[in-house]
Amino acid sequence: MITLTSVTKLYNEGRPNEVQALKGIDLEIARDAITVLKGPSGSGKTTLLSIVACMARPTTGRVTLDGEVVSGLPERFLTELRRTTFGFVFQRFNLIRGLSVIENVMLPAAPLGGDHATVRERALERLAALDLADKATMPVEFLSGGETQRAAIARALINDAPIVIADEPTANLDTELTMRFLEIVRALRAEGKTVIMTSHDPRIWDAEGVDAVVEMRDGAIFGEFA
Ligand SMILES: Nc1ncnc2c1ncn2[C@@H]1O[C@H](COP(=O)(O)OP(=O)(O)OP(=O)(O)O)[C@@H](O)[C@H]1O
Repeated sequence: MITLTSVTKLYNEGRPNEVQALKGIDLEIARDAITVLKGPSGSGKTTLLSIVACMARPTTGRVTLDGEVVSGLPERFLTELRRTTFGFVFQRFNLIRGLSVIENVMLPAAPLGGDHATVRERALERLAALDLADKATMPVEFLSGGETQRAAIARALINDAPIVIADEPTANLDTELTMRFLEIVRALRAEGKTVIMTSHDPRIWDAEGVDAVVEMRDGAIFGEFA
C-alpha cells in the first residue's frame, strides 16, 4: 500500500509566482493494482505522481510505502529506492539523444550491475513486445513520437521494478498500440506489480483491468472510482 496523508506541494514558495499544485491530498493506492489519475491539465496529476514515485518531496504531509515513511528519507536512500522500486515512463521521456534505442532501454539496468548479454536480451524482448525490435540500433532522435513513447515504456520495464509509474503513457499512441500497452499493463498486474499512471485518455480510464480511477481538480481529489 502507498499512502499519502495531508500532502501539499507548493512551487516557487514565497515568490509572487507561487503555485499550490497539491492542496492536502489523502489517498491510498493499492499494490497489485492498476490506478489511473485523471483530471484536467494543471490539476496536479504529474505532481502527485512525482511525489508517489519519490522523485519530488511534498512541501508538507507524509508518504508511506508498505508502511515505511519515504517522504523524509535522505536523498541517497531515495535514489536507491527509485532505482530498485520504480520503473518510469515520463512525459518528456528523458531518453538520451545520441544513444541508440536499445542503449536507452538498457540504461536503468546499469547501476544494478546485471550481466550485459542478459540485460540486452531482456531489452530486445521488451522492444519486440512493443513492435520496436527493428529500431533497436537506431539513435532515439530519429524515432517518431509514438516510437519514442514505446521506447520509454520498454525502458521503464527493464529492471522489472515492482511499481511502474507512467505519465500519459498513451499520449502519442494510436488505438492499436494503446490496446497493446494496456495488455502489457494487465500482464504486469498479473505478475503482481503495481501500475500507477496519469491519463487524459478515456480508453485508459474505461479499460478492462483498471482497478481504481482517482479524479483530480485544482490540486485536490474530486472523486475515486473503483
Ligand atoms: N516545476 C514547476 N514550477 C512551477 N509550477 C509548476 C511546476 N510544475 C507544475 N507546476 C504547476 O503546478 C500545477 C499542477 O501541474 P501538474 O503538471 O502537476 O498538472 P497536470 O494535471 O499533470 O497537468 P497536465 O495534464 O497538463 O500534465 C500547474 O498549475 C503547473 O503549472
